Formats: sequence, structure tokens, C-alpha cells
Amino acid sequence: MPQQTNPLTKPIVWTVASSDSGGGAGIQADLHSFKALECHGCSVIAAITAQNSVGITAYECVSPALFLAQLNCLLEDMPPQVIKIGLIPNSNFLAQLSLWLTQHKSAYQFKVVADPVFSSSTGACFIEQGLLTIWRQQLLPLIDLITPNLPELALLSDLPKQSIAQQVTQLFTWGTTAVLVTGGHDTSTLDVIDRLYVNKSELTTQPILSLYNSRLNTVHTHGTGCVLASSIAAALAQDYPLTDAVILGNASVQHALSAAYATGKGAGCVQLNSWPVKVESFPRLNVRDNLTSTAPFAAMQRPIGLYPVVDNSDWLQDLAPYGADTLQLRIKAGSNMEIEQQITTAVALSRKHNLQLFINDYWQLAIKHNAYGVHLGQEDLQTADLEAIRTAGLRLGVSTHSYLELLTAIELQPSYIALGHIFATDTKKMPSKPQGLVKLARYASLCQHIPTVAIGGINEGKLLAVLSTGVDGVAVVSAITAQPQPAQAFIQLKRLIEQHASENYNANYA
Ligand SMILES: Cc1ncc(COP(=O)(O)OP(=O)(O)O)c(N)n1
Ligand SMILES: Cc1ncsc1CCOP(=O)(O)O
Repeated sequence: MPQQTNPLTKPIVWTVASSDSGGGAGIQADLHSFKALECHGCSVIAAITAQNSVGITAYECVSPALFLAQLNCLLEDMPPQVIKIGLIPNSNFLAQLSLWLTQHKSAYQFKVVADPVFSSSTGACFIEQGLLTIWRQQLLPLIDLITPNLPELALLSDLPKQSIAQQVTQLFTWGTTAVLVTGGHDTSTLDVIDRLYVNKSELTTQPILSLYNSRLNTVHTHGTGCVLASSIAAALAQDYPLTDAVILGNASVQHALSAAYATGKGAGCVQLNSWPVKVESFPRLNVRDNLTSTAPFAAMQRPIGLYPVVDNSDWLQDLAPYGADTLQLRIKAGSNMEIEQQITTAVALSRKHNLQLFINDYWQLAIKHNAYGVHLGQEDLQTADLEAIRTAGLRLGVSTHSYLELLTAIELQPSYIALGHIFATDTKKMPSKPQGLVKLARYASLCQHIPTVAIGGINEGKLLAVLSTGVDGVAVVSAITAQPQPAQAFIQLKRLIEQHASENYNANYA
């Protein structure tokens, strides 16, 4: 697995919460989670609880001066990318924190993730006079994401009889930006469904993301809320977009649940020890609406290897004699007639040279001319007739640039998944940042039996590092087509890929 580019720095995330002497939740769980997700964790302790697996026997706040001193001391030297708020069992502290956030949030540009803890699963209640009012009036406007479970949402919204959407809307009217409602308490569904709502006009009453997890039969769940919110905070600190941070938070909880253990006589705790990289930890998004069958797309017959992406059928003629095997025709200009002509010629050449030829975007023409496969971007997935592509026996390749897009693609069971863009590229204007090798390796590990191909800014110098992430293929445009001697460039890249494959084969089977 590649290392972070600069191991001498780490994103800083704070937890402002309380200590759990039993070690399963609170500050202790938060710091574990930050570390597992490769952030540096700092803590601002509001209260100390005397707590074991059976219950809380006492708790006491630190002095108000010490609470404030922790915040100011850290800010001076170790400002956060994200602050996670957990149990703050005191109205004055909550008001003080709200004021402090108001003073510093925009200057320091940190985000705030809050887990509204009002009680413990062992029965302790922390709601004192005025606490909920301060949450609603002072804290909510400062929060970028709040992660209530259903009872917490009902308490906070004060609308326990209304629908989840109405309760969430109430939080929006009080100024919060996004709400992740965790569904564990709703036993009417087979799966546990977490729903992410974002305060964006017409989308407000519909979740922008629903995450489905199988309900686990375990009592060792102490700390799940803390792991969720702190993992999301750690992901946001690493610049993951909100939807990806929520997906990673959900996967972190599932991963931590799989490592849960008993600690005393009561419920044991979950613990996040490492980055989740197994697909079983990740939620389902249930996106197969537009496919009537559960069958996968046709598999590719040969490994992807070097995958030139070209804009003209002439390239097939040029590269086939040098051993090109998988290619993509990606045409971005021309009349309908010219495009169909290009596709007809390319398909005929692919037959002649036995090439695995994918047609980018033009899936109807690909079906009409019986191409080997189609490559689609995520926007195209919304409009293309995927069932028609599948039943016609064409292979499908899908572009992805995030956890959200990757999980969507995995559910479709395509013939390959493209992971991009890895490095800066001049070939295409990209709306997202380059993923880099660390993310590439994490994404590739989720794809299991679906072949993967990396794309974006890959050249001879970067090829081996890309291959070491475990991807099955490498797609390139300019590293071949913009070279003074494209055929030579192709031969050299192909040689390096084959050498890497044979070294890996020898290492695995020696
Ligand atoms: C192998 C491979 N990966 C990604 C892309 C990009 O496809 P898409 O998202 O459809 O964007 P455009 O190519 O249409 O700009 C690709 N073509 N090939
Ligand atoms: C089509 C595409 N999709 C993501 S990056 C990219 C361009 C890759 O081109 P290059 O190999 O020249 O960086």
C-alpha cells in the first residue's frame, strides 16, 4: 500500500467531548478512530465520566476555565481541519463552545461535525435545564453535519410525532447544514438504513444518500455513534466530499463492529483499528433500479493491461501491429455521420485484429454495430439503457472518481471499473482533484473480482507506482498519442506492464 505523500504531517482533528473511563466510547473512541483514519487527534475534555460496561456511576465537568484553556491552547498551535463534538453534559459549556466557534470558525475555516449525545445506552441522562435550547439556537447554525439517531432527532427537533423528513427540516430551519440520521433504532426494516439530508432547497425533504447495512446480531455496540461521527470528521479533514465522508464513516462503523469485543459484564465495545478496505464493510446504495436482472455484464476475455484511449480509428491500425489488445474509441467532436463512420471502421478493425474495443459514450451505436464494449461516465449511467447494453452482450466499463461513484459502479457489476483521475492531466478538464496513489490503492481493494483500470496523468515514469496499487490495467491518452513516436511509447509502456505482471506472478507463485 503506498504511503501518504508527506508522512511528516497529518490532518488535525479535535474531539470536544467527555472521557469514558471504560475506554469504549467518548474521547477514547474518538482518538482511536482519528488514528485509524490517519489523522492526528487532539482532545478538549468537557467532563469525566466514571463508567464501565454496565453503567455510569458519576460524572463531573472540568472547570469552565480549563475547558476554555484547552480550546485556546490548541488553537494557538494546532488548529483543526475539523472539530468533532460529542457529549457535553452542561448548558454553560455548550453556550461557551458555541460562542468560541462563532469567534473562530470563519477565520480558521474548520468544519464542525456533531454527535448529539443526550443519554447513554446504559440509561444515564445528560439533559439539564436549557441544554436543548442551546443546541437548537446556538450550536446548530455552526454545525456542518449532525449525526443523530432517531431518538436524538426526535428530542432535538421536538417533533417526535412527525416524519423523519419533517424533523430534519426543523433542524434546517434552525440553521444546520446537513443531517445524517442513523436508522439502527428503526426495527421495521430488515436492513439498517442511514439517510443523509442536505439543506439545499428542493432536495431537503429527500435524502441525497441512503446507506443500507445488514442488521448485525451483536450486543457489543458501545461506541458506534462516536466512531461514526469521528470517522466522518477524519474523512472531511482529508478533503473527502461530504457524501464520501459519510460513506467512509458508515464503513468504519461496520469495520469496527466486526472487531467488537466484550469488556465487562455489559455490552462490549466496537473499536476502529484501521482504514476499512474490505467491500463487506461498505454500505449498499441500492442503485440497480434501471436493471431488471441481477446478472453481471459480460466479462472481458483477456486482462486489460495497457489500455490506450484514442480519438480516431486510425490509431487501431497503427497500434494493432505492436500488440495492442484493449483500446477505447473516445470521440469528442464531429457530426453524427462522421462519428458513426468512425465507430463502424473501428469495430471492423477490432474484429480483424481481435481487439477488445470499447466505445466511449455512444452506447446505441455500440449496440447497433455490435462493439466489444461500451465505456460510460457516471452521468451517462443516468440516461443509458443499461439493460439493453447487458442483454446485447456488450461489456461495460464505468468511470469513477469517489467512494460514492465506486460503490454505485460495483453494484452494477460492470466488466471493469475505471478509477480516476490519478494525477493532474491536461487532456481533460476535471471537476475533482487528482486522487493520488493512496486513494487509488484503497479504491482498487474494494473492487475484488471486477477488473480495475487507473486513468489520468499516467506516463512511463509513474507507471510502476500505479501498478503497485493492485490495479489490473492502465489507461492512457497523452502518454501515447501526444508522443513524437507513439508506437515506441506504446511498446515501452506495454513492456513495463508485462514485466511487472510477470514479476508479480513469480513473486506470488514462487
Ligand atoms: C478507461 C477510462 N476511464 C475513464 C474515462 C472517462 O470517461 P467519462 O467519465 O465518460 O468521461 P469522458 O471520457 O467522456 O470525458 C474514460 N474515457 N476511459
Ligand atoms: C478521459 C479521462 N478521464 C479521466 S482523466 C482522462 C484523461 C486522461 O488522459 P491522460 O492519460 O493524457 O492524462
